[in-house]
Amino acid sequence: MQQPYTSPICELRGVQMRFPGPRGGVQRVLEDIRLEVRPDEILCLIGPNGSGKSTLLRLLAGLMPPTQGEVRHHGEKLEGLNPGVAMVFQSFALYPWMTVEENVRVVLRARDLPEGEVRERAHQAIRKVGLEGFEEAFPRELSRGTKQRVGVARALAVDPEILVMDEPFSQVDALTAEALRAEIMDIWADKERNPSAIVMVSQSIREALLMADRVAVLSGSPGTLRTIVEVPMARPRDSRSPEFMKLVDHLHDIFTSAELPDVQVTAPIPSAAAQEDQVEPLPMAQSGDILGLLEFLETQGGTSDLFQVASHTHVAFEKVLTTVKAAEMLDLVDTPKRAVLLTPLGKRFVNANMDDRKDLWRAQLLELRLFRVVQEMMHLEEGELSEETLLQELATRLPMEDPEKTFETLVAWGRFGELFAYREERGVLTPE
Ligand SMILES: Nc1ncnc2c1ncn2[C@@H]1O[C@H](COP(=O)(O)OP(=O)(O)OP(=O)(O)O)[C@@H](O)[C@H]1O
Repeated sequence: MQQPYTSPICELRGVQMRFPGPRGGVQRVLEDIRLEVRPDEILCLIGPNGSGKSTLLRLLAGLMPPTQGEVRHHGEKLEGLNPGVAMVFQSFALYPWMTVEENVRVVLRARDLPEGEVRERAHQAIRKVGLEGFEEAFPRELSRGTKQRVGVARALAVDPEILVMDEPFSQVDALTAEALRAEIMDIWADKERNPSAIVMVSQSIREALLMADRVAVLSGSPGTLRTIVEVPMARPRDSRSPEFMKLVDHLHDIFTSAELPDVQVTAPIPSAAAQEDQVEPLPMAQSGDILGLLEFLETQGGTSDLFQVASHTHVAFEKVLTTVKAAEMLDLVDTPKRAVLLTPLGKRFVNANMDDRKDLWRAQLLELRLFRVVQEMMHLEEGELSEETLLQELATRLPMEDPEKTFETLVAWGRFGELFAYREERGVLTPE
């Protein structure tokens, strides 16, 4: 039986994480994270791609130390692996050459337990997730949902205080996900046994609200903890209840105001010369997706809501967000509060023929400093700008971004607007 806890199981205190950037420099991934994991809770992390959610889980598990700050386990600073944590990965992470039972046993053997206990614990864990009869099967013979059950059994076998799961249901179909969610909540609800707490990353606000006691919202890059929303509803929860829908709305508002702020926060204000030299990072959106968004908005009378766009177009929310950011950068949409609406220019664009669309697109690209810099460089290099030179320039001007991804987006946008062509065989950009 577990001891009653009077304090957090784990705490992240002022945690910062930096990685070496892809071309030298430093990538800031997490900034000043303060978060505790409490006994008997389910804590969900949500946030856009790249906001450092998986990194935060790995820090909590002690798979790597933070660059600054500390992770504590029952008040003790963590050195190495967190003894209270077991992790379930999105990609199952099973050994293909081992049977289900061997996959569970392997983590127990690593703990130097006597053989009898290894067998007993493995059987218990396999039973808990309903895998009896599958002990001798190999991962290749299993459905994705069953593979994830093995992942959960393996984590449960070590009797962790905290079960940490990184988007555990994103690789399985919706019905299986629903069933797995319910089973894991049942296992957690048994207060006599571990896991005491669950910490999981979710891509879905609905899922987070169905499961969590608290939802931690991360934003931006580097990831900061935007806010923590308490979910005071009893379980099981009804996602159609007014209380639930109110919380969905509340989280949508937080998410939107963080990712598409109505007032851009750019402090401190740079000098006029520095401003002139500053280039904005490009959201990695395809021109085709931006056109799709504009066309969808037109069918909705020119305005929609960020979350409606995602649900109507069946495009993942993260991708919609990137596309909307890109369209806003080009002044084709505006995003007051949660709405996404066509600007007058966006309306003209969507109603124009393809030639006029390209002209408008090109004019908008030239409003962006980055594209003007590329044009100037092309001019200085007498009409042939090598990929290598441009990548170096991008790495210097946008040290937090991956220059290769920026290059790809830049080329795709430039090609669509017929601003320049990219000669792949020679690795050079030339004017159209
Ligand atoms: N070991 C590493 N070395 C270098 N960079 C890393 C490493 N791990 C993560 N990163 C970078 O840190 C950033 C945040 O990654 P992370 O996977 O934590 O974000 P996330 O919010 O979980 O994103 P997603 O929702 O896409 O999974 C990314 O830009 C990633 O490339």
